Amino acid sequence: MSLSVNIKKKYKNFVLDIHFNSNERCLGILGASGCGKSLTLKCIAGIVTPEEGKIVLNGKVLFDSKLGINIPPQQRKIGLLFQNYALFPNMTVRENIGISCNKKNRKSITDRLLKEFRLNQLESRYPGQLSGGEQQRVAMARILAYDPEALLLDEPFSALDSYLKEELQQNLIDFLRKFNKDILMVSHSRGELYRFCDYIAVIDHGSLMETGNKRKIFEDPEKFITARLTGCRNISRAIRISDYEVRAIDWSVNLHTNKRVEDNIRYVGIQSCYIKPGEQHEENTIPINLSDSLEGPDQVKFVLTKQEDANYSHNSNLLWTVAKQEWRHLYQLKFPEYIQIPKEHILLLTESEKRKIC
Ligand SMILES: Nc1ncnc2c1ncn2[C@@H]1O[C@H](COP(=O)(O)OP(=O)(O)OP(=O)(O)O)[C@@H](O)[C@H]1O
Repeated sequence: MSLSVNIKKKYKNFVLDIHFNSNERCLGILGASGCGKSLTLKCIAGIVTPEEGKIVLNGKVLFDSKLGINIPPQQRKIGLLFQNYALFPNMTVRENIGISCNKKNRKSITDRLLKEFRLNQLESRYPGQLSGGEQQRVAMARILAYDPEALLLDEPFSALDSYLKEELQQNLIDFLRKFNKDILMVSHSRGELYRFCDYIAVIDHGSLMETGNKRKIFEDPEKFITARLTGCRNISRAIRISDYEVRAIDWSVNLHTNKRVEDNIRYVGIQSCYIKPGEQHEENTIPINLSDSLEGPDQVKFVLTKQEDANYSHNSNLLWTVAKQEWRHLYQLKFPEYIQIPKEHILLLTESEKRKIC
């Protein structure tokens, strides 16, 4: 998919001012609730008209405020899958799918999609008589019935309970691969986006923050907000000490780094799974007390406070995640007095706006 978006849309309390280009098969947009994800999709689909800007999909100009181009939604060849699937409640599964096809081919296309989405047995049912996963399959089949060039998926799994999610995610991935469509998907779930997409754009308060390959975005984010949205729980305010040393203010420790510390650094972060037990003499160690532990089926999460932390604050807490197996062998009997923050996993984060860690 070649997609170029450069648009502005203003509401009383919100401004979407976003620009990005993508040549990826599957692009994900990650952002917190209310940051403008759905609005971006609606502008691309043509349901919402931006005040200014340009949208080009696969070489075709869909919107250009300067040239007065605004292709109607039904001519954009875009399939938009809404969060709630938006099926017609008074139509059967067959009718819901068939409504998107032209009359001439309606029967043959609907028959094919009913079969491909394993909906044959359900074709006479109404949406209210279907499970969440079945509704999702009907919605996908309905979109594909009019052969769109690109699919826009808006939180496609938000209506499903977590038990079903994993299986349905895999099903949808398989279906989408089979149909070979370009996809733009938005979600506030980092796991979902990681599973589906190769490339991720992070947005916050209506603006693009960072884009990159999903591994880069998750393993080595550059911005505070990206680190937060990709699940980094340990973030401290920071100041540069030298080229390869930074002070983590909230953890009261100087950390040596592998990467060069730039002047614009504002925070340092460490993913909870990369923390290690440490020894006093090692570099990048912090003396800690165990304040709480949260045991899950495969992992244990330890909430750590710094020893003798006179300025005890919530921000100085660290979360350490350890695989259950490792915990049983190593820490169940004697908990370490120090943790180590490995150089190679330290995130050096910038932030354009002032943001409070909460
Ligand atoms: N028609 C509208 N009138 C006024 N404000 C709007 C309108 N549509 C959206 N907004 C505002 O734009 C902002 C972004 O909305 P959007 O639906 O894109 O959020 P989102 O990132 O998809 O959030 P969520 O994950 O909760 O669905 C929100 O603050 C919302 O209130």
